[in-house]
Amino acid sequence: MQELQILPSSCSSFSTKAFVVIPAFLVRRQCHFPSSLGILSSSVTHLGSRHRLQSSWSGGHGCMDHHHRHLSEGGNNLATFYCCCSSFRFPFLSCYRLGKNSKCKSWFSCSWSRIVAPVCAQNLHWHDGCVEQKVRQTLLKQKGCIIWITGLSGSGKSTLACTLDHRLASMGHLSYVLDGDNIRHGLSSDLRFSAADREENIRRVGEVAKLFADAGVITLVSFISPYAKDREFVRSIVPRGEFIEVFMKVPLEVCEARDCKGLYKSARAGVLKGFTGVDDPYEEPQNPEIVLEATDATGEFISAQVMASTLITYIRDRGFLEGPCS
Ligand SMILES: Nc1ncnc2c1ncn2[C@@H]1O[C@H](COP(=O)(O)OS(=O)(=O)O)[C@@H](OP(=O)(O)O)[C@H]1O
Ligand SMILES: Nc1ncnc2c1ncn2[C@@H]1O[C@H](COP(=O)(O)OP(=O)(O)O)[C@@H](O)[C@H]1O
Repeated sequence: MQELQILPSSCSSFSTKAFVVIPAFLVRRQCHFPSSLGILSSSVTHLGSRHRLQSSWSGGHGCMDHHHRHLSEGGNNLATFYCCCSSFRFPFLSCYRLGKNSKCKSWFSCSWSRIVAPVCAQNLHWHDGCVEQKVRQTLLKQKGCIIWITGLSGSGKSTLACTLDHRLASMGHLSYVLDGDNIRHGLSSDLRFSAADREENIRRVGEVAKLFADAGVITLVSFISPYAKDREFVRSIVPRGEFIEVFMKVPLEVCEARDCKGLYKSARAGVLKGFTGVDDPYEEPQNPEIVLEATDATGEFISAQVMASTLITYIRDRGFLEGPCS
């Protein structure tokens, strides 16, 4: 473990380095790491110890605390990054207050949950919203969140999102549905169904959903979103607790029997390639907030209305259907 030099009490820039755990998919992508202290733009070039990450720091406010800045070194999945602070006014990442490997890792998980956006362009600066989020929440008498409904084609995602949307409207709450089929007619009309395109599709809708939720809308997202890492990416970019993953746990045979669009039939016939559940994977959520089974103990299908009630209870219990406490 090395110790960083103490910075002069005033300086316009400096560089330093630390070791952090970086998820593999962020390698070579520009990211913004926000903290309560500001936004760090950076990109990791490799995984493994002692790899370089160039970064620049902008935004934020507060006081620089330059005591206890240490480097931590570790084994696999630790990356080195170099940071340049563009203004002394901005304090540094909390990881610099952590010396031990274990704490460095815990810093990572904390930061990882706050990553806001991979960016390609340089010289970007984050602008905080003008109207405080609490003001919007007070106006709407609710708090925004993302209800992320994932499951196979035919599992009932769209039906549930639509039912919930109507129920919330009838209760006087503002919600909005982002549906896979619809988004692929516009925002994602350039994408197909390769793994890379699905990842990009989910990244886009995740970013859009995040904006809707920040605006105070109860955002109902209905996408197959077959890959766990893509769903986890979205979870990571929204505040803790505001991403509610709902797994439509409907067996493939049930979805296939429904086959209202004839897509399973085409996939089985080999006409439609790369169809989720047939010749493309669906990675079931391991820790979703809510699991919705297709049938009850008697084997009867559970209606979309009952499922919607489950979700309404969940978000009501967590305070999303009321404004902020003053
Ligand atoms: N190859 C392949 N695999 C899966 N789905 C396919 C495919 N081709 C077309 N479709 C239709 O596209 C809808 C899924 O779009 P999504 O944007 O939700 O997919 S993904 O999350 O990006 O995987 C999906 O809609 P739902 O049936 O409502 O799920 C299908 O109608
Ligand atoms: N809870 C449910 N019980 C029984 N059938 C359902 C249920 N939800 C949806 N369905 C039916 O399943 C089919 C697929 O539903 P849909 O919402 O389009 O699924 P997805 O959006 O996941 O592809 C439709 O015919 C719909 O009527």
